[in-house]
Amino acid sequence: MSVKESLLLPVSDPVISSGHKITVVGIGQVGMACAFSILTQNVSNDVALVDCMTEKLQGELLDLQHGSCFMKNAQIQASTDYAVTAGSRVCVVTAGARQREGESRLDLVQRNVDILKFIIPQLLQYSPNTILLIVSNPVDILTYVAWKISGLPKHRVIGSGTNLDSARFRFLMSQRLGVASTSCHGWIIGEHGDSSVPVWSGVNIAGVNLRDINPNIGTEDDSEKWSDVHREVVDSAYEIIKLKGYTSWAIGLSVAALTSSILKNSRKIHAVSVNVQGRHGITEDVYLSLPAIIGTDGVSEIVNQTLTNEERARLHKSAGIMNEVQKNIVI
Ligand SMILES: NC(=O)c1ccc[n+]([C@@H]2O[C@H](COP(=O)([O-])OP(=O)(O)OC[C@H]3O[C@@H](n4cnc5c(N)ncnc54)[C@H](O)[C@@H]3O)[C@@H](O)[C@H]2O)c1
Ligand SMILES: O=C1N[C@](c2ccsc2)(c2cccc(Nc3ccc(F)cc3)n2)CC(O)=C1Sc1ccccc1Cl
Repeated sequence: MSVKESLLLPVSDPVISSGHKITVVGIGQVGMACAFSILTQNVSNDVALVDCMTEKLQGELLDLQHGSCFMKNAQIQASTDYAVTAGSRVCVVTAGARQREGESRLDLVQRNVDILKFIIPQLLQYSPNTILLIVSNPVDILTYVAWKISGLPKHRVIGSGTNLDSARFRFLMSQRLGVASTSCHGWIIGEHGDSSVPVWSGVNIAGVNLRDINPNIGTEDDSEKWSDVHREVVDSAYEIIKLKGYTSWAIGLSVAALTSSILKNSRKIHAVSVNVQGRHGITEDVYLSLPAIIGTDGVSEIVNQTLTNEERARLHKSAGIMNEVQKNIVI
């Protein structure tokens, strides 16, 4: 077996699509950060916004349109009617209900599942060949739910997953080393959020694995406490919530990067939530994040990382938890 065959596990056959329209459903803090990033980074100049709040939609539309001369004459539409989304190459879903005081995560999940049961069929009605990019939380569960509702092949339904987790990790690594975050390489995989898994064996600068320098990296025996970097990925999410009440800019920029890879068929590798059944010995039908090649038809290959027994065990634990949650929701 060649290096390529061993490293890159195929998911789908290559398909080239055309068009560059992107829909964003949910124009809250995250959705508007996604739309603004997509427009100002010239990922697309054809964007549709959908929400259930009519007046906010109109306000956001006017405010964005007034900047169109700074955004290559972007064509921006907004409506509560999903007809506005017709012909979208990518549909980004950030719509969701906020956790109520004392509400269990499972109750929140079911409320967000019910929201997807309303949204996804309408998106597919107007864009049957779209790629769904799910951002709403709990993102791994909701990506699975979106896949089941949509009827799309698994490689065309992607969750933002640990894309933000990995971006935060690379930033914190850059702060510790004094190296640009774009030159700091590290992959967070598995379940998005509190239970994500840092793959320490792959953390490197210019191909120099930090584990080769510090064999204890990420372990309790590490005198440099590199595990604090991953802990800070989680803690900083809560810190931002405490300071500003929500998070938006980093997730918006990460969604712009993902949609750019799809529209430009970049075949760049991103940590995203993908169907992991059959990967790393996982038997459950669940979505978790792994490094994946993203292009015009969504996920084309998944990188077959070498994981430690502990990293593999943490993936399996998350897969079991996802599966249990999925058993208790009504799709
Ligand atoms: N995956 C990640 O890394 C990540 C990071 C940050 C936030 N998030 C998640 O993104 C989601 C959005 O966060 P936010 O801060 O923008 O929330 P928000 O409450 O500000 O916005 C949610 C939007 O969804 C809309 N909405 C609700 N039900 C709808 C429906 N049926 N149809 C259309 N629109 C509907 C609301 O009107 C609102 O505008 C949350 O689930 C949040 O947890 C994920
Ligand atoms: O930066 C965030 N902000 C959120 C947020 C944004 C608006 S309200 C809450 C956040 C922040 C902190 C915790 C948390 N937990 C959560 C778990 C399941 C849910 F269904 C919803 C939220 N979510 C949503 C979210 O997913 C993130 S990334 C994040 C969160 C926790 C740990 C590590 C990371 Cl990288």
